[in-house]
Amino acid sequence: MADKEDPKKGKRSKGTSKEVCGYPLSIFFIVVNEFCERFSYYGMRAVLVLYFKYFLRWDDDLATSIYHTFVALCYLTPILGAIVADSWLGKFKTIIYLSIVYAIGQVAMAVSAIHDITDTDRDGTPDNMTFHVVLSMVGLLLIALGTGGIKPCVAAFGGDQFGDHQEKQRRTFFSVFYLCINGGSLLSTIITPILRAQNCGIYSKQKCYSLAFGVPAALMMVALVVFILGSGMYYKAKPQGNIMLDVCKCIGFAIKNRYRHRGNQYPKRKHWMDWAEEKYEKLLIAQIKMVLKVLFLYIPLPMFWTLFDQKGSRWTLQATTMNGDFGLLVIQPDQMQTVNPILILTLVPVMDSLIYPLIKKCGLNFTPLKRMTVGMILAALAFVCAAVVQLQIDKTLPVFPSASQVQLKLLNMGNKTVTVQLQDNEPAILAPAQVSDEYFVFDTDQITVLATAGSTTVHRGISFTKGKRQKLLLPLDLNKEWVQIDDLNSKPEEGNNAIRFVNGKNAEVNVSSAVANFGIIQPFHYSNYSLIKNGKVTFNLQSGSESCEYSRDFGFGSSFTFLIPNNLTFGQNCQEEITSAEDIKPNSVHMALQIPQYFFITAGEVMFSVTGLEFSYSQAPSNMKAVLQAGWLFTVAIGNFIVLIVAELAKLPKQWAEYVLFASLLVAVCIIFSIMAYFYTYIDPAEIEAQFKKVDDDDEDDKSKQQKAEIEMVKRDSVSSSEDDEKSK
Ligand SMILES: N[C@@H](Cc1ccc(O)cc1)C(=O)NCC(=O)O
Repeated sequence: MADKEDPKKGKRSKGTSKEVCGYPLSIFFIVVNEFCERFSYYGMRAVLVLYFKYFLRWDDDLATSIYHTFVALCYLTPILGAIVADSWLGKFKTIIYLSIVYAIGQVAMAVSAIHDITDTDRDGTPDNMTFHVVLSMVGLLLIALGTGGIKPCVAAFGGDQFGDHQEKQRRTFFSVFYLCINGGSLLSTIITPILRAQNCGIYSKQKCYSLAFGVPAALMMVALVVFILGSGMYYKAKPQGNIMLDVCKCIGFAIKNRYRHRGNQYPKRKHWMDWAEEKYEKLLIAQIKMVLKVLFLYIPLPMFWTLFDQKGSRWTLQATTMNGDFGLLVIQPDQMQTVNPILILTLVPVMDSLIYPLIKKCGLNFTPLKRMTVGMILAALAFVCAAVVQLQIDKTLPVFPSASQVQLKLLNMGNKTVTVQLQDNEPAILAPAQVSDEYFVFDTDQITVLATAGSTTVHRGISFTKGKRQKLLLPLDLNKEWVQIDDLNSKPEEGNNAIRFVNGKNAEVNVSSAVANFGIIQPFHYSNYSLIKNGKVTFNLQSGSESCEYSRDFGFGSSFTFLIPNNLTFGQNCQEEITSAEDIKPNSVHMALQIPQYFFITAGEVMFSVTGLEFSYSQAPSNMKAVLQAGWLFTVAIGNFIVLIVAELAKLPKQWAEYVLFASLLVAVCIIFSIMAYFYTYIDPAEIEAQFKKVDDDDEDDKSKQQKAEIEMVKRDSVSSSEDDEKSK
């Protein structure tokens, strides 16, 4: 396919693409491609950790580190894609080839999640886990190569479709491009978790990860087909040889040459890159200067991503300690993240059509670098909001025992009132089937207990484990064994509720529900904890031929111990008879309080990221557009590494303090960035390149004129000498 280049200097045609409202039609295919690709990427990512945990059966730590390694890899591979595109294959072919790699990776993931492939004993679990692990790791590597590789090319390829006179349209294109990213990711993060929750399988039905990965794989194929369909309309800039190698060699030569001529006797040059002039073209040197100027400006940028990418980790963890009941809708902690793309979809049009024009009308020159600075400040503000919310949450969180403390609750399983004196505390009076309201706190692990029920008094010294919350179950007959059980020492994860039953009856009781099965509980024993989601749950209690029901509404993040009393009558329902001990209170701070922090971080993202994407394109020389896009994405990868380093080094005991630390770091970096931005002069790479080309052309013209003159002279000389010869003859 031939590249279409306008012979008129500086202006470029848009291939054979028709224009619609001043926009090349070809960009329609590019934005649809981006929509499908981001659907594919975010849809797969949304269920990845759960796939590691529940399908591959990895523990939390392994699942989390492989997940973050994968994400980091996705932002490191853009460099590879950009080099291949700018110096070898061109953006068009690079996008096609890497999209194929990407789609193969997605298919590999979908196949790796089919449990039936290795489920030889048909019990619903894979029998050859190595097969599934290897295939999914190969799949993820291919996806990281594909998604990262095409990422800088697609944005730059879209920018290429606009002529130099269409700067305004190109800016709008980058906004629409960002909208498509978020439209695709919003839809997929809603849809793939629903697909995952379905049951599917040939021999046995299991959670349908293969469908949750299969749909993103299909969308990636659609993305590829759509991109190919636009093929005849694209403007395809030619790759210009191994430009990266030339750049490295040129920089290396400039440094060496500068070092060789370091004495005072050598006149200074305007820029250190000018020391390459002896060997390299002025055009290449000018292009390298443009790139270095922008890359230098990128140095502080990773700090923005450090804060931004904590939405998915710290903020989701924060949401697990909050109440997600929105009345008609109950939001799970990880679903709060969808607030980001939803806000993007509203904020980008508002900014583009209202805020920016309004600022312009006020006579303010809101340059791209100023927008990015404001974006950083907004992100810092978001973290201040997160810190304030955290302080509210901390007030409601239970105080768990320190390493040297013991916390103890008493539970009376008998049918008489018991008076219990723990160490020197005031005596606690427990009616039958009653649990003490609060935990008693001790700084020792040896506690003396004096218990009296009726005429029986028992005095015991009991050892407890320091650093733990425990319950002491007082039996029907105080002279019998006193059971000690461990309570939870932390909030249940992901906003779940941890529930267990203690059987105070003389007979076995079977406790079951639609969401959890507690099994048969022996007399005066207890069940394990079961994690259940928020909402109403009805428990069925059965002992012999008798049964009854007990219903309870659960919020988020609570822990309860339910006591089946000794004298339970098993009427129609046991609603009034079951005793409950609220060991950990449900989350009371509402998730809606996270909306301001999401608003600020997303407004910051629109100002910083959408602008930065366009800035990286507009300030890059024509042959290094994709390379600068990759440089931009590289700042995201560095930002992610900083999260790990700062969190590890700072190790602040309070989460709110960590949020404030990150906000302060970003403000400090923002000040440095604004100083750097102040000294940055915007350039028009096409204009600069055209000037150099003109100088070269003029040189060429001069050279060819000179050559022609010389040839003429030689001709004339030879003619005159032959005339002389003739004459002399
Ligand atoms: N706003 C993000 C996309 C996003 C979507 C859903 C989430 O849960 C988190 C983030 C964005 O636009 N990122 C840029 C990109 O190229 O992906």
